[in-house]
Amino acid sequence: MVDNSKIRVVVGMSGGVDSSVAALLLKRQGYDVVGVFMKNWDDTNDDGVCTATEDYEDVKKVADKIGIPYYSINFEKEYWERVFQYFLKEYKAGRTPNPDIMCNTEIKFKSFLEYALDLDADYLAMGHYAKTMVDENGVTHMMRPKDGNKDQTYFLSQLTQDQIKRVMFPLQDLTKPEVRQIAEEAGLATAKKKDSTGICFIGERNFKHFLSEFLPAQGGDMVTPDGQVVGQHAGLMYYTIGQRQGLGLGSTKESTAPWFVVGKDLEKNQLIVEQGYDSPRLYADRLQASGMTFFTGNPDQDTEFKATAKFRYRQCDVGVRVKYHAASKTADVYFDEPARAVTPGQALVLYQGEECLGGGNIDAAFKDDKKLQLV
Ligand SMILES: Nc1ncnc2c1ncn2[C@@H]1O[C@H](COP(=O)(O)OP(=O)(O)OP(=O)(O)O)[C@@H](O)[C@H]1O
Repeated sequence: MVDNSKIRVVVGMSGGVDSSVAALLLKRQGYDVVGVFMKNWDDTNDDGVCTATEDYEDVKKVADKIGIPYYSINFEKEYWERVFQYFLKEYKAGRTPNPDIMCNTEIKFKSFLEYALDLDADYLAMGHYAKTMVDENGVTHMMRPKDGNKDQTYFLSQLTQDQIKRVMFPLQDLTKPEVRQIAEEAGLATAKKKDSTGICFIGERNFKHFLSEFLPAQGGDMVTPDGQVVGQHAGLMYYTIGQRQGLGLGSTKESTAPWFVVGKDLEKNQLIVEQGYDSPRLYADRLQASGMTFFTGNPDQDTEFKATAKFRYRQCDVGVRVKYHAASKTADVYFDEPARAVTPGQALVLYQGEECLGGGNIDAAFKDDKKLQLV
């Protein structure tokens, strides 16, 4: 058996079942394992319960059970400055941001990774469902994990080679039910704990109330694309392109079809709504993305290639052709079939078969070379 005892691995332990099992598996493989819990938000929730305190108690129980040392580290300031400010800025601009992606690039795999390396770690391990593979040239590739249902590569898509080459994902060849079973058999306190939900580190909130504490909400008109006022909105930031829920609009004389958000006019503070799921205003055949990052390193010349893409997390892959512009790190992405609700502010993630190539931020969507007026 290989001797891993000289290889130090810091495991990001959240107090959840996934990272508990990640730590357990590494310990069983003989690594020098250290558990670290991050506190990034003063997270007393709507019921007055501080979930971070409870989570850290679970980390302690699990670490004691498997016999590893543990620490806690606070990145509240970094999270506030680098993730939360971006999150607010995007909402202010009428877009729907993805704080989890920013949290990974800026906190979990930057500040936290640096902290782990300062603890003399050779690797940082996480309980994400993702997989890495090193090729014959020593380059690390990001792959889909065994559990396609839990695949978190979407949220990791803007990490770089320097980051992923120091990272281990011990759950890469396991499914969630298998992870729970391992936790149960090992008697870990977190075996039956329910999965975390909500915004990364902030958790589950009454979203409208939470956001209104940071951004003043300005109500206004809900209008049809031809300008007819049909209702009132509570503030543009509360709505996402393609959304159906929460509009409070009923049938009209013309149609019983439900209403959907098809655009936002920031200047007029109007929410543009239309009846019917299939509004042509929501269908794009191309997008422009910026901040493109490829796990194996950005190409230094313009390139064109075929891939599949996701424009949001829970979405089937769409066939695309990518034109990458090396100087600006931007891409034009042409879809094989028109796609619905491709939303500025969200992430574009590219795949080829089992490999996740990387991604960028969606800046604009087009149909027949005309920019969709979504925000
Ligand atoms: N507070 C934290 N401290 C340290 N590491 C964390 C923390 N929160 C998340 N992580 C790391 O990031 C991984 C993915 O986080 P995510 O919020 O998606 O949790 P999850 O998939 O529900 O995992 P878990 O069951 O471990 O909470 C975790 O498995 C863990 O390794």
